[in-house]
Amino acid sequence: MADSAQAQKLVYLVTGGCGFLGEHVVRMLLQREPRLGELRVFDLHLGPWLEELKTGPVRVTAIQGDVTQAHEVAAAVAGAHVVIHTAGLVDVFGRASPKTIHEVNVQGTRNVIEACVQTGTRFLVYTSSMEVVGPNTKGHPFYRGNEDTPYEAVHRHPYPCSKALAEWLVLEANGRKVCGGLPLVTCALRPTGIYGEGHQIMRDFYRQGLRLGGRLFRAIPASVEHGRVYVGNVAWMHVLAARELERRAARMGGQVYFCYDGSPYKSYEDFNMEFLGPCGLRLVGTRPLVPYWLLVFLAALNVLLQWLLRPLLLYAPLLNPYTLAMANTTFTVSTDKAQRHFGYEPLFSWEDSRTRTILWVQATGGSAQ
Ligand SMILES: NC(=O)c1ccc[n+]([C@@H]2O[C@H](COP(=O)([O-])OP(=O)(O)OC[C@H]3O[C@@H](n4cnc5c(N)ncnc54)[C@H](O)[C@@H]3O)[C@@H](O)[C@H]2O)c1
Ligand SMILES: CC(C)[C@@H](O)CC[C@@H](C)[C@H]1CC[C@H]2[C@@H]3[C@H](O)C=C4C[C@@H](O)CC[C@]4(C)[C@H]3CC[C@]12C
Repeated sequence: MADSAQAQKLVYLVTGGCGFLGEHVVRMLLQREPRLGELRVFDLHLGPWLEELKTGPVRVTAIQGDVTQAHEVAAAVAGAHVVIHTAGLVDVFGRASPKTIHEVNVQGTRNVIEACVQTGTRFLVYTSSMEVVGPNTKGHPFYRGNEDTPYEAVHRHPYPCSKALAEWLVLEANGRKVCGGLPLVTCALRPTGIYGEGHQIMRDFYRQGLRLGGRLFRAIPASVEHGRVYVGNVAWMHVLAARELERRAARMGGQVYFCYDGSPYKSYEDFNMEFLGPCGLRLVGTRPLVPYWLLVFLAALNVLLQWLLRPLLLYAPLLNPYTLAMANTTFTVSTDKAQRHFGYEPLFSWEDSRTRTILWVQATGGSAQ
């Protein structure tokens, strides 16, 4: 992708480009990647908002496709200079089968890698996850750790298992020769819990609070810190990593980077209240109102109900043994590796991230969109 006298116009492909993170990556590329000539947005479900992007100077190509279909991926990748692979099945609520999660997250990633090799695309940024590390099945806390912090990353749940394997595939592919003989350069970005405009779980909590008369009830101790990062900063890190991957290939190739910004360390529920409080909700209780053993019982009951009801309907509440364990296990990062390796600095301050998220929650008003 070496710059020529006339700045070369590049072709980027964003898989999952219509998702929560993907849409922010698409918009960030259009705003902040001057070398962009064509932006291909590949997704199983294309958003209607894509049409509004087609009036600008950059050619925006919407591609409806499935990452589990190798030929569809190869067709989308062919001719691209950079692939940002965010497409994934983000399911910790039992909505999809373990097989489907694996097919999308692992086989889909294999298909992206092989498409890069076969068609000669040299730069691949993968959206991994904090869950590749933890929390592990033993509930070990990860307190303000970094990419080099020792931690026993053992998982049983299909989602973290799929993300860990997909990340390994991406990093393992770094250095493979692509069509044309040059090496593939890959890196993986590990967001912690992403929040911001379009975060459906935040919207679900808001709607739940509205249903409960403006109240949410504390279920998790305030002392349990959960890492969160603003979606705009995650998108910016993807754009910057994709830009710097060529120039800093020796340093960045095969590396993982936690996504981080100035968002405060708080419990999952207290952090959500930074946005839901200004929207009129109140978190009842300074400590959990329900004993932990009862939460464990209710989580297990939800699994039973999900299984019993599956022939009739999809029952997938937020509370299950996995989400309870996650919410109850400290997992926060403190790192500057992305800054040291490719000059990343958060684009949005905590105050700006908070304001943007509050405005979004207020605008959606708990509505469906
Ligand atoms: N949301 C978070 O807190 C978080 C944190 C860390 C990492 N991540 C990762 O970020 C990525 C995006 O997550 P998100 O929160 O935006 O989820 P999302 O569900 O909003 O977006 C995922 C996108 O991928 C698309 N997709 C799913 N299956 C596909 C398939 N078979 N073919 C093509 N497209 C497909 C979906 O249609 C969707 O647009 C995922 O890889 C996820 O693991 C998310
Ligand atoms: C019902 C209560 C116990 C409530 O507090 C449960 C909260 C629970 C739904 C969330 C707690 C932690 C969240 C996860 C975390 O932010 C990181 C994630 C990694 C990312 O790759 C996908 C999303 C998620 C798994 C995220 C999902 C919601 C929580 C489990």
